Amino acid sequence: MIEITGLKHKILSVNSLLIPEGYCCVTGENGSGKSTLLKLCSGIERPDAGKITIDNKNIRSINVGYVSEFPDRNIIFENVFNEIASPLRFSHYPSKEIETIVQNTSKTLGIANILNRRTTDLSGGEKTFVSLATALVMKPEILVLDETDSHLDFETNNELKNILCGISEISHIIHCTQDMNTAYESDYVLFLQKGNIEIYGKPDFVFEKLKNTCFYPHKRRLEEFA
Ligand SMILES: Nc1ncnc2c1ncn2[C@@H]1O[C@H](COP(=O)(O)OP(=O)(O)OP(=O)(O)O)[C@@H](O)[C@H]1O
Repeated sequence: MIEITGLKHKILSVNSLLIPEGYCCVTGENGSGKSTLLKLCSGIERPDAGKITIDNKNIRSINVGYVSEFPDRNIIFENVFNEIASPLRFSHYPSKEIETIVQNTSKTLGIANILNRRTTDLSGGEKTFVSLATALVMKPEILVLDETDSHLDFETNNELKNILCGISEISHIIHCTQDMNTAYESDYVLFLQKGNIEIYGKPDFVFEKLKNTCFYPHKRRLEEFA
């Protein structure tokens, strides 16, 4: 459970919020505080006031995976294998174990065929999946994705969505997205407005309240007409 109490930070103000285990999408207008919330949930920033715990633990004491919106900002190394292996090497894993984990994670994400490539030669979509693999190899307790899908084409975005919905070994996925079809398929949706949580709950509940807005998922509209 992610538990937020008395949170105040920049534009954000969250009195009390409980997010159970699962895949939670964060959405809302530009400037509503989504990235700010994600930076707090990943421990990148500390709140001015209040507290965030994950499964009763301080965010700074747990293993966090974070992928930003801009693939180039995530990648450090020149070779894909070395990039994905880097968190394991920094944590002094044995070489054989590193090889196995990198191979398995790459297979799951469909990028096993690019492990020998130079990271600078990758497409934006490939860089996104490499960044995701690098975030996943340490089996984080929380995976935080800040508009990771914003540069992906429809098909690749669907691939990402299927992967995220299929990840079972990570307790918490927090994904800021402007793709309402993705949010519609998540476990929980958090809709921010001017730094406040305007609507939060299961996708059906949240999107019913957003029916006459541009945030209504196309997929849900099609279902209504079917
Ligand atoms: N260091 C800061 N000092 C003051 N204001 C800030 C600071 N960082 C962010 N903000 C403001 O807080 C607001 C929320 O920013 P944030 O990046 O969290 O929004 P967002 O919902 O992620 O926006 P977008 O969808 O455009 O990426 C914005 O108005 C932003 O200018």
